[in-house]
Amino acid sequence: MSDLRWWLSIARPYLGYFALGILLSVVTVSANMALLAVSGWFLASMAAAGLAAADFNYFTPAALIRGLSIARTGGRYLERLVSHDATLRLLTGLRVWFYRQVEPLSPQQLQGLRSGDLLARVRSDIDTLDNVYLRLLTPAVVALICLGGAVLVLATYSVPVALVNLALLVLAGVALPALVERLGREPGRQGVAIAAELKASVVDAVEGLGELSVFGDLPRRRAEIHELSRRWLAAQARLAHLSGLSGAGVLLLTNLAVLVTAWLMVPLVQGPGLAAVDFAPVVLLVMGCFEAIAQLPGAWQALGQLRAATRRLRAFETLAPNVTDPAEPAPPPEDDTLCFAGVGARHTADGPWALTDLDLTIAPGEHVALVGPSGAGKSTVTQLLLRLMPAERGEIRWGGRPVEAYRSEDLRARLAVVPQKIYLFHATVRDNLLLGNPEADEAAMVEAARLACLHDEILALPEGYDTIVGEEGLKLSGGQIRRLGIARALLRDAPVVIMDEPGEGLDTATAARLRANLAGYLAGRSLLLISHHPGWARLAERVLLLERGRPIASGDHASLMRDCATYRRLASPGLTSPAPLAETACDSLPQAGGECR
Ligand SMILES: Nc1ncnc2c1ncn2[C@@H]1O[C@H](COP(=O)(O)OP(=O)(O)OP(=O)(O)O)[C@@H](O)[C@H]1O
Repeated sequence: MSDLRWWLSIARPYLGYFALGILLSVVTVSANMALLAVSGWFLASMAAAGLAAADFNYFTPAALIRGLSIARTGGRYLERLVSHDATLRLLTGLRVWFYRQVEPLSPQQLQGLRSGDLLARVRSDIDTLDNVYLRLLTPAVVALICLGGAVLVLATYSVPVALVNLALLVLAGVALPALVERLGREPGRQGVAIAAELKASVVDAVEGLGELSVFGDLPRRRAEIHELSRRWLAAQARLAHLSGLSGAGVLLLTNLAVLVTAWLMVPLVQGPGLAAVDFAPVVLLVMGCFEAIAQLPGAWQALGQLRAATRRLRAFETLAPNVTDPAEPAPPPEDDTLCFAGVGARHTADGPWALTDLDLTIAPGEHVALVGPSGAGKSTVTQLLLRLMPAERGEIRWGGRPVEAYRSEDLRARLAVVPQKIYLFHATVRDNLLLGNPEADEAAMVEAARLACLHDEILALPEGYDTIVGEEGLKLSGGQIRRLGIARALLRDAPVVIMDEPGEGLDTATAARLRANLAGYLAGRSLLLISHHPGWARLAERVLLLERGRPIASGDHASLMRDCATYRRLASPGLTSPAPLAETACDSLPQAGGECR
């Protein structure tokens, strides 16, 4: 019930449309039932008049029958029009609700969900909820109103006939579907869960097709997907079986109702109370009633699916965004001094610390490199600055204020980021570049590509800047993807630049050309360079060495090469320190300590 209430709260703006749709449905179903009854009465009366050679005014009932036929057809047409319109509006409402839940969540919070699962929630779960109106609410309300009316009409002929039919209608429309729903709950729940898993597995396998083929894991994956499909089909088959049984049960009860009604009516029409012509309309009205409940079993089944889909979607309500904007944000910073004071951060609430005791100040225009082995916590610093995760300990200040004082969007607008993993959209080179700055003109875009040493290679592509790069940049080399990511960031023209492993996948000559170009571009901008290779650290005036989430030394590249064995090892992997250089304990070296001023 609480699920239905939640659904109603989302559907509130469209309830007027739903009410109109239901009203039109009531008109259609009542017209259909009345048409059956009046036609029965009309035929019986005509036959009786013919047998008795009596006069009979057939104009009025004929007009009534025509009127009811028009009401049924017109009502059905208008009902479809209104309910489809209402359904599409509701779909919009549900999608907007879902995006509102997902949008503030950070990538970390969503990473527990596989992309296929997220897709399943956006598509099938929302579509299931979208069906609530057509498959659940409308049949239930229409049955309640129309059948209530029909039973009252039956009672005017015979109370026992009305009561017997009421009991049989409750059996066919409520008890039987409720039983079927109960029996179908488990396969229904399994069906929704397996369908989501199947979608996620297929998306996963298609995305990793290359790896699966190379490592020969394709047959195992295929078998897994096959098994999931088999289980999904088995769940569907069980549901179909139940639905078939329920259909048969309703049909059986319909025939029983007709038989019992006929059996009860025969003595009544032979007596003084009712005329013989009353027999046909009553029996036909009973048939009409059972026709009207035909959709109720489906409504009960929809109830089970609604529960499962609602639970999966509402799971997002409990995920509070890990970074929220203040109610009264400070204006965007004018000074780009960045300061980390005693910062500690974790990616999950109970996980290990990715960063501890980070003290670092970057003055506007200063270039600082974070160097450290894999897993040292370098990329975590970027995520903190991008406000994708909060600092659990210490404080991060930007322009003298804690970052929590600003809107995340305002801070991100001052950042150009080359992330460690560059995502390219299945779009043209131009579109992917302009993501950095959609307002940029052609000249600025070409200049950014030149600075990233990519312009000539783009021109060599079949359609130059208009070449589609393929999914995740499939048609480009790893080094080209990286430089496209760099060009995209340069195009942003932001005062603070973060580059995470900009040299990854580049040959020595290209990397040297790129470094030379970047040196010019970066003059006057702040730079936070992240690399586990000190070669790139030459771009920075100051280097901070991180190990296991802790800063262990700072200085310029040359002094660290001279004094810090850990740094030397990173600079020349595979080489042990030459004998004359002592294994200096790096954490005894000067560090960038202190508080934010
Ligand atoms: N999304 C995440 N969820 C949980 N733990 C994470 C997540 N991202 C990183 N970590 C953990 O946080 C620690 C620091 O990771 P981080 O990516 O900052 O290291 P890094 O120095 O950038 O490494 P690399 O050079 O390999 O990119 C690691 O122990 C890592 O396992």
